[in-house]
Amino acid sequence: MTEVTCDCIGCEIVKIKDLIRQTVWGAHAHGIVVGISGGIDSAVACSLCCKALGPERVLGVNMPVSSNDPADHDDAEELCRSMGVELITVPLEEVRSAFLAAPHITDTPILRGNIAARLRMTTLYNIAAARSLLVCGTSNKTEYMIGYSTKWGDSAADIQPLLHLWKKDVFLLAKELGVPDSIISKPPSAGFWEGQSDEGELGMTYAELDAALISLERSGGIPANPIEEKALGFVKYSMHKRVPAANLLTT
Ligand SMILES: Nc1ncnc2c1ncn2[C@@H]1O[C@H](COP(=O)(O)OP(=O)(O)OC[C@H]2O[C@@H]([n+]3cccc(C(=O)O)c3)[C@H](O)[C@@H]2O)[C@@H](O)[C@H]1O
Ligand SMILES: Nc1ncnc2c1ncn2[C@@H]1O[C@H](COP(=O)(O)OP(=O)(O)OP(=O)(O)O)[C@@H](O)[C@H]1O
Ligand SMILES: [Mg+2]
Repeated sequence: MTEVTCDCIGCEIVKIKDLIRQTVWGAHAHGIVVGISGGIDSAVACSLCCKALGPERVLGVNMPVSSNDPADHDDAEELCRSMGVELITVPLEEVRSAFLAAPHITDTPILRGNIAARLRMTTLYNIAAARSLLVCGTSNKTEYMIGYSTKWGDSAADIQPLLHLWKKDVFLLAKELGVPDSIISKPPSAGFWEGQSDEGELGMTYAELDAALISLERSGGIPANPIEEKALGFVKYSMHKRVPAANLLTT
């Protein structure tokens, strides 16, 4: 392990690269596979994997469904081209439609999105098994703390190099790592439906959410204003996403 005591951005990058290298080495894996959406979290995760392992040991996978903006695919291609990473595209709309046609389904935009997220997870694990790779998660601390992810979908991975970072820190890293501006400047979106934005769905900006969560962490969970109250509600409601499934051994 590299000795790093400083919390500057350069040292942060060194620490994350160490984590990636050690995890891949410890697993006797050849490298890492990352779902590349065209958004900022996957761009930063992919860039850090490249810096840790070299681009030839990183595989990007874009997995579009009908609600995704085609510009996101272009951004995914541009990102991987600029980093020298192989990008493969696995369209998932057809297989998602098959799930939606199955009996006992209530078709809602959230369910459609969650099916897509779980199909992406399945696809990444299939590719990882075929090529001896580990699956890289892209979750950050902000979305982890409020449960803003699909349980066993995009939240499922072998390594989570960004999980300790607030969303604002992901933006700082993106700039430092040279992620293209088109990716940094677009509104974060899960792509569950056309025009969806995270901030629109959550009813607050990431700046507000980060500030609220940091304040709650410092105060031991005592909300000081309505935004913190709302954020605390998200944290409490999503507890089940941060703990193992209920079982008799832990009750
Ligand atoms: N108390 C509890 N104890 C144990 N399990 C509990 C539970 N409450 C619900 N559950 C289980 O959890 C399920 C609900 O969780 P889940 O299936 O995840 O679904 P849910 O949390 O309803 O929806 C996912 C949310 O995450 C957002 N998201 C997803 C993926 C990516 C991104 C992004 O930013 O890119 C955002 C999405 O926009 C949506 O708001 C329930 O159907 C139930 O099975
Ligand atoms: N169309 C897609 N193709 C490949 N991977 C995807 C796709 N959509 C989502 N993912 C995966 O799911 C992860 C979670 O999505 P999320 O929207 O939170 O992150 P992001 O798109 O990378 O960043 P943001 O939307 O915040 O700019 C992505 O980082 C990516 O790994
Ligand atoms: Mg996104």
